[in-house]
Amino acid sequence: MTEQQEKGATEAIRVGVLGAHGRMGTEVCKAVDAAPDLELVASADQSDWLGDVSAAGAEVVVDFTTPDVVMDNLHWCVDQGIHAVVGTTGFTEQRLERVRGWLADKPGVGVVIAPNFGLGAVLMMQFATRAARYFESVEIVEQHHPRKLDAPSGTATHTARLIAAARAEAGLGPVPDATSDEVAGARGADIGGVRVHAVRATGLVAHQEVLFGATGETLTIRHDSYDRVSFMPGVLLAVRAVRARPGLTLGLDALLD
Ligand SMILES: NC(=O)C1=CN([C@@H]2O[C@H](COP(=O)(O)OP(=O)(O)OC[C@H]3O[C@@H](n4cnc5c(N)ncnc54)[C@H](OP(=O)(O)O)[C@@H]3O)[C@@H](O)[C@H]2O)C=CC1
Ligand SMILES: O=C(O)C1=N[C@H](C(=O)O)C[C@H](O)C1
Repeated sequence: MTEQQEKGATEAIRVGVLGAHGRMGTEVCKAVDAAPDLELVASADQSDWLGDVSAAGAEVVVDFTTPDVVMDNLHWCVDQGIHAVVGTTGFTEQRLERVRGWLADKPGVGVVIAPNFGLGAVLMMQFATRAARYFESVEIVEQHHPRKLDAPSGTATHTARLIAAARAEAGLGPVPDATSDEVAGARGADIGGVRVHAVRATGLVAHQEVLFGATGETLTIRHDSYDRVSFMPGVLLAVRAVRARPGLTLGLDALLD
């Protein structure tokens, strides 16, 4: 049986990719193409018409585009009744509320939005959340390739929010810091009281360190993605799961468990 016949025999999930010519989109197209239970039916980039994606019969759309277009793409998918797996960054709490609003009008549609599809990165965030209550000091350093458009990264922003929530729940006060803010930016961005520093350098892909400090000790939790293939198992897991998960799923954690 050929691969095409095999895909037909098992009713492959029909997948469309938005941002298909980008760094992530290219990898996603390859990964979907190589998966026997998935069929790549549409791959669209900036100049393409979204109507071609629905005309091709996509059941699940994967979006790795840019923060300024992802909301329009996602609204269109939900409107069309197409499930969506979104890796694009830029999701504030206000944006997530809007997505929940669209989904309320389309009860059967599933959307998975994950700031990071790398298994190691998900674990890094979980471990950091667990450690947060025990250390008075915490700082996040994210490091990425210099063509990244946004800073701080979606992963760093999400990690900072998780840590801030864990600190609040544990009754921890502000992180101690007597440094003056004379040179703007020297102490990084402040996300929920957690300092986040963004490094950009050729040769990097996607890396993050969470540094915790208490009297006489530090704990560093670090994750490195050296290759974008590291995100593919998580993306494919979400593509396979999203049709059975109506509503909004935030992060990969729920799917792993
Ligand atoms: N969640 C995760 O695990 C990961 C998330 N990301 C995030 O994914 C996003 C994409 O990253 P990356 O692949 O590196 O970026 P790229 O810039 O390489 O890719 C983005 C692609 O989207 C295209 N595009 C722009 N507008 C549209 C549109 N309206 N419709 C369809 N395609 C469009 C761009 O085309 P053009 O170049 O012509 O503008 C480009 O090809 C970023 O937000 C990044 O932070 C990245 C890695 C992992
Ligand atoms: O742009 C990237 O490359 C990445 N973006 C995501 C983010 O902003 O967190 C995920 C990963 O860090 C790679």
